[in-house]
Amino acid sequence: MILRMLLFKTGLIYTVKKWWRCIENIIHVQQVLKVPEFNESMQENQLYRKVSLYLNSLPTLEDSDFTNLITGKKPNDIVLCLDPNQTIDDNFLGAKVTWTNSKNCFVLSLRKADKRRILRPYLQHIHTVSDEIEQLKPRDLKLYMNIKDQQGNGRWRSVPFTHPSTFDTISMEEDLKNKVKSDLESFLKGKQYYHRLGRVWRRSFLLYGPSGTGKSSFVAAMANFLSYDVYDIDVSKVSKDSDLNSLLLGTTSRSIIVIEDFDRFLMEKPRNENLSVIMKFMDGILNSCVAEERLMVFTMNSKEHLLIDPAVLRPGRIDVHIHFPLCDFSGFKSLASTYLGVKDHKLFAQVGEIFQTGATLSQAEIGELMIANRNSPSRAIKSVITALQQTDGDARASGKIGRSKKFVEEVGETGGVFCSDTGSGGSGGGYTGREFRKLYGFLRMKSNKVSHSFDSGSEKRDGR
Ligand SMILES: Nc1ncnc2c1ncn2[C@@H]1O[C@H](COP(=O)(O)OP(=O)(O)OP(=O)(O)O)[C@@H](O)[C@H]1O
Ligand SMILES: [Mg+2]
Repeated sequence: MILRMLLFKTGLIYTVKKWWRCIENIIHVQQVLKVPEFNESMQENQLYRKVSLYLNSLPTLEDSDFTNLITGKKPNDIVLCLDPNQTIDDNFLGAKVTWTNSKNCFVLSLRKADKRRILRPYLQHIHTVSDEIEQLKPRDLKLYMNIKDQQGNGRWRSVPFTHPSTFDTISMEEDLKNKVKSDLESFLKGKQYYHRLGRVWRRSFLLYGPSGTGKSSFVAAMANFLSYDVYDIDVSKVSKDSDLNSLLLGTTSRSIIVIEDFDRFLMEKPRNENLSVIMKFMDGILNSCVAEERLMVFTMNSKEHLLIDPAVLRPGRIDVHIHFPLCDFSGFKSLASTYLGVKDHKLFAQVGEIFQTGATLSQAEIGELMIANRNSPSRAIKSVITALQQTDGDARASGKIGRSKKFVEEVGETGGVFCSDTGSGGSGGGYTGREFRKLYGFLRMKSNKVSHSFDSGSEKRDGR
């Protein structure tokens, strides 16, 4: 008893335990197994993440002589976390195992005599426990971006995904928003259904529309809604097919794979190559991800040039098409409510009338004017009116632009959202994509002038 007290008080117990472990290692033949953080192609090893979750939840971590304390997700949260080089014990089916947190890997050590009996069920146990932990705790979402390593091969680099966009903050037709939400919810529950059809459990979306209408914000809202990680593929950094394949194989389930500005990728290729390149690329994405529970999202400003061959966007390649139009009066009201906290205002009638004439701006442009004048709703609305008036004249002079086209979604798959196209043209409205782009570019130039006059110090739109 006195000896034990002495050992504890003096901290010698730590040294004794270490010696005892060494003696045990000498007496019993040990098997050592490593769980590296990255696999041979430098992709994240998912088992490493699971082991980390599991070990950090072990009660023995609390009882260990030393460990790390770090802040958790909430500001007041403090969580225990294995120190580099720390060793902890675990018991499973009566066998003792030890884990050491080594550099970029966890090292599992167990008696050879126990290996055959416990190793498989033990690893299965780790899977189950870590999955349970993941289900219980709000996931820390990650944003992965592809980079080129020193050898020129693509690999993922991740940062915490903290984009605050949600479906509530996006101004969009309520009906469509609800349809997309229920589409995503039924996707989440759809594993059995997809399997019964003999299909891979995944779904692909095309978000198309002018710049600043909320496509990227929508992807972030989808990720937050589903609690999915985001893999953002920068196609300019993908040099060869094998690169793309290994990147895609390195994605995890419960994730959204996003290819932004897909039309730009298309435009950069020589014209006759477009179709085959794009189809190969899309099929690569769709087929390589045999592992399931993934969404694929393509964004683009216009799908006009893809209409050359409808096969590119056929159901199966793209399941859901969502058009993001420029702002209309109801979009304006919803922005006024979120940005200015104003549900009604005496100037609304005037704004409504201007929208009636065909004037329009992107949600990003209206949002910027509102943010710049957020202390005075009247001034904010007046600034939007002035900006709209400037575009109004141009639009009427061109005679092309009609009221901003409604959000449209089209779908070609069982159980999806159904077509509610309200417009005449494939790329949205009674004007061609090129005319629209030209006009829109002009509108943006105009409105940039306007926004500068109100908010000279404002940041560049969304970092672009
Ligand atoms: N529908 C919308 N509802 C609310 N805010 C919006 C909407 N559209 C754009 N915004 C605001 O404008 C900014 C830019 O939007 P976003 O980046 O999502 O546009 P985008 O359609 O992806 O543009 P681009 O085609 O240039 O990539 C965002 O910060 C967002 O807050
Ligand atoms: Mg975008």
